[in-house]
Amino acid sequence: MTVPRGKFITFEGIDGAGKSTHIGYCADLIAGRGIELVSSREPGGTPLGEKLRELVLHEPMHLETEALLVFASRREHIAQVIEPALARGAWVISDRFTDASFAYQGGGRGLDLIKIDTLANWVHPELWPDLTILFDVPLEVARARLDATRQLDKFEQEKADFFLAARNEYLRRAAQYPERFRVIDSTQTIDAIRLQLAGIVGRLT
Ligand SMILES: Nc1ncnc2c1ncn2[C@@H]1O[C@H](COP(=O)(O)OP(=O)(O)O)[C@@H](O)[C@H]1O
Ligand SMILES: Cc1cn([C@H]2C[C@H](O)[C@@H](COP(=O)(O)OP(=O)(O)O)O2)c(=O)[nH]c1=O
Repeated sequence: MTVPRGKFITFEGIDGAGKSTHIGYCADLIAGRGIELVSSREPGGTPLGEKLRELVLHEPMHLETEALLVFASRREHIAQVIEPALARGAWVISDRFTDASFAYQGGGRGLDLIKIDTLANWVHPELWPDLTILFDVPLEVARARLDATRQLDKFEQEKADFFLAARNEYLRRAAQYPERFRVIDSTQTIDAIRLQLAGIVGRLT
């Protein structure tokens, strides 16, 4: 008997938008339905990917090196984690995927989007998320949330125009692929967002 393929769900948004706050909640919603769930992240998700994440988040490098490293991490993640899980019918949640490369390396750093498209078509010609949840907030809100909480990595220390461009690229992609994206107004309260997420994730079968 062939097992139905699992669903692939990605979470996106600029740093401080509130993504991490809601991933565990969505994971519980899915696992509560008795579905096997794999929760992962990018860059990272595999031992090699986590090493690449350290480099990408903390070492200064050429913007194309950065793009190549996030896709190298992704290649490993797809081969070792995402594809095997989906094939056995498990659902996969990933804290970021290729839309982040468009937003950060493309929008934020200004790397030609055609190059990112080329890498995406090379690394995962067939695989795209079934659902992408984009947490959207104005920059000032994201910045205030970040400053209140943590030690900032290389990206989080970027200036406002970097995040403005990243946010715009996320919103552009959401408009381009409306059947895949759900955009959450992340200025709402955590409870209001949860209610919305329960509807979105509950409808996915
Ligand atoms: N809807 C919200 N209202 C108020 N504070 C929030 C909301 N969502 C997240 N936060 C807070 O903002 C900070 C950053 O959230 P986090 O989920 O870590 O962001 P991200 O993963 O998108 O970078 C955390 O301290 C979190 O508690
Ligand atoms: C997946 C991916 C992430 N990134 C960046 C965006 C984030 O700033 C960073 C990962 O951080 P993030 O996932 O937000 O983790 P944390 O909440 O622990 O800070 O990597 C890229 O620049 N390109 C990519 O393709």
